Amino acid sequence: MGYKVFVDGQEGTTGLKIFDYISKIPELDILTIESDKRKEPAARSRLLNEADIVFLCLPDAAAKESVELVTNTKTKIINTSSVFRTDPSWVFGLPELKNQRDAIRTATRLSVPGCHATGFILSVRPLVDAGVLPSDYPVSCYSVTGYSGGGRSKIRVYEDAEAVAAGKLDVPRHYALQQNHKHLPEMKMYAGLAYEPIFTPIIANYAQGQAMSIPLTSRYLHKNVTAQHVHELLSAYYDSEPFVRVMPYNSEVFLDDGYFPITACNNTNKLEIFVFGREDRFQIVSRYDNLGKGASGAAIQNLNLMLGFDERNCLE
Ligand SMILES: NC(=O)C1=CN([C@@H]2O[C@H](COP(=O)(O)OP(=O)(O)OC[C@H]3O[C@@H](n4cnc5c(N)ncnc54)[C@H](OP(=O)(O)O)[C@@H]3O)[C@@H](O)[C@H]2O)C=CC1
Ligand SMILES: CC(=O)N[C@@H](CCC(=O)OP(=O)(O)O)C(=O)O
Repeated sequence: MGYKVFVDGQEGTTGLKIFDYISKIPELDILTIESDKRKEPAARSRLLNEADIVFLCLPDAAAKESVELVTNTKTKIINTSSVFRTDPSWVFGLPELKNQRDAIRTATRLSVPGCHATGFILSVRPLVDAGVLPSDYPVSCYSVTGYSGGGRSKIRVYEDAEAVAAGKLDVPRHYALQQNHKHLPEMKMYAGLAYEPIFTPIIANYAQGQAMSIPLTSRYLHKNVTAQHVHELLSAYYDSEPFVRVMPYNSEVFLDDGYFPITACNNTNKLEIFVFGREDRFQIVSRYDNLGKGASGAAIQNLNLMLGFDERNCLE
């Protein structure tokens, strides 16, 4: 008998991708819901309570509702929405954080990190832990993302024939300029910072792939630590990780005629970290697929840990 799995939100962007992954895992029995019943609480409740594991691939309000619909103690929840990420009774599904794997293996309620937050936390947390980045450093960062990060509604807008013909969406667009992006609380909490960073997300006219950049200056780091030292520290921290790789320092080889190729990790669960710049002022840039390590791939990595499978199962 396999594990029963239900994807609530199976027709959405994250849900479809998770569905593709789990279809390849023979130990799982996938429960499905009829398309016209997929928003009906009664039909969802039956499947949510029948399943051993559920993935919530829903907007925040619907995810909250699903959690309330689970009334048994058996069903484990992997939630891709942002509602419970900083709730202490939920485990944060970022296995690369020190000691996090043990918590994930035994989790019954798990939140998958936000896509922007993933690159940010993985870049910053090792520096805070090592006492190199003061927790009150005034961190700022920017992230360039493809439009699939905004789910079906953004995909619809960006692929709308009239909008495409009008050329309105050709250019990159900053958003959350009021410093109100919903990932800020999890970025602060899991990076170990005293304050939320100043964060500028930028959406551009391509489907998927993301890069988070964090500029730093040695002058305000402890012991005036330089770019090369930061690179060494990150390399050591992620040395044995299957999905996070720190790329050679300041290498032109990874640039495409001087430009950064954002989409090179697409359709993988990889996250690559680069340090570019000068010794005294530099930036940490992480590259990944918003639908891979930024959402669905990360959800599967957590599933593997929760079920005692090899963490890389169906992700390589
Ligand atoms: N896309 C990404 O890169 C990432 C997404 N996430 C998060 O994952 C979650 C899902 O996002 P995403 O897949 O992009 O969003 P989508 O909008 O693509 O998919 C959401 C799905 O949920 C369905 N849905 C909406 N309301 C209900 C309801 N009450 N009951 C059942 N189903 C419902 C929608 O149906 P319909 O379209 O018909 O309304 C849709 O199929 C969100 O919380 C998002 O923030 C997290 C990280 C990255
Ligand atoms: C392009 C785009 O709009 N991206 C989304 C982030 C996607 C994500 O990580 O989703 P959560 O909603 O689960 O946090 C945004 O910036 O709000």
